[in-house]
Amino acid sequence: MAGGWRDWRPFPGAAREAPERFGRRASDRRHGDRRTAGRRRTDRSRVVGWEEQRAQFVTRYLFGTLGLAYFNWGEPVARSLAYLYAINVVHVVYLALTTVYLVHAWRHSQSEMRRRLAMWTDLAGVSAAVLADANVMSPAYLVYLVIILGNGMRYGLRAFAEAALGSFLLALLVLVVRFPDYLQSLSVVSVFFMLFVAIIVLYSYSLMVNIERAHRTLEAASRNDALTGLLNRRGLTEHAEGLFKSLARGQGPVAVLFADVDGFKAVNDAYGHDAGDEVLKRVAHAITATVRASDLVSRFGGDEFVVIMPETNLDQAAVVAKRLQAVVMAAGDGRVSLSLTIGMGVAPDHGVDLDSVIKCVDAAMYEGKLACGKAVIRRVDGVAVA
Ligand SMILES: Nc1nc2c(ncn2[C@@H]2O[C@H](COP(=O)(O)OP(=O)(O)OP(=O)(O)O)[C@@H](O)[C@H]2O)c(=O)[nH]1
Repeated sequence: MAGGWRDWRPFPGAAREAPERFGRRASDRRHGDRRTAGRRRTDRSRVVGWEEQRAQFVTRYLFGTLGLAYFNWGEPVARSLAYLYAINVVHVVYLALTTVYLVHAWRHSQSEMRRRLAMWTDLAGVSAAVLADANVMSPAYLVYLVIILGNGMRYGLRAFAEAALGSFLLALLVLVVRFPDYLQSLSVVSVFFMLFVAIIVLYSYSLMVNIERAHRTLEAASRNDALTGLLNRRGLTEHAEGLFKSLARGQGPVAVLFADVDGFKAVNDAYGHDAGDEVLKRVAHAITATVRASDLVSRFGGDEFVVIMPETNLDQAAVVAKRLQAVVMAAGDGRVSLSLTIGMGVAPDHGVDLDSVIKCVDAAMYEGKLACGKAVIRRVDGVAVA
């Protein structure tokens, strides 16, 4: 093969740019690097399934019951009889609220509001126990640690920080209220105990930062195509979910384009796989640069790209499809000519979910290829777009 891919650049001046510089959603360009599709998803609270939440509820019941046993059995540990009554009431209320949260979690496993309410109920319960305990070294201090670590590991850094801040403030409040008692019975052991707890929290926070970073990287990688930086099939499905739901609420049509690069195998065969990769990146870049900020662009498979355009009818989609063909053609050069065959349709006319519309537009694209070979735009209803 003359020259080989090493000497060949599909586009004059095209550098081997990092995948993430190409082909993000258009909205990512508009809003800057921080708004990659993957990142936006992980900024939300982590999705914690019912099973894991159940384990958290079991722990709550365990600590609630343990607290009751601690204050009522064996030698009295409450500061006075009045405190004993009060802390018993607190325990009963705590267990009742926990049951309400449990039932809610069983019905609606994802609720940020409930998660936070339950966490603050935990913190308030523990603080009441520390306040009622005659011992300065109340074992309830360790429960603060469990709340901080439990929330942080399950729900991420934000939950960790909120639980840590809440623990610190409430523990400080208890300390202020009981300052004379604490001063009287302050010992070297209790000071070191507090220091150990503080160091464990700080150390866990630094570990959590690393875990969170790795988690975000994995999340982004699982939803984005490594070569082009576009959404992959999974990322597209997740992002399109909301759009297709909005159809049910009577929002405007959602147009879907299925674009296949014509004769792409020949590029690989003639110039090698790396040159083929460059072509795919360039096509991804050209598509992303052409569509609107609100559109979703995905590398669906090898040389196939899917564009989803909210609030777009067939006529408007045809305009975009023609523009895409033009920019991709312009991205070719003397040695490699590039073109797209595009199948297009709209939801809800050609399906009410992403899978069914994609099946239709994929078939339209395929029929277009069969009929014309290349560079054709075909609607799901068989009409060729001139
Ligand atoms: N360089 C490169 N090639 C890929 C990648 N993924 C898939 N391919 C290749 O893309 C080619 C797609 O081939 P075909 O589906 O026949 O597409 P085509 O040659 O464009 O043929 P038509 O679609 O009929 O025009 C295959 O040779 C795959 O090996 C990739 O990530 N990089």
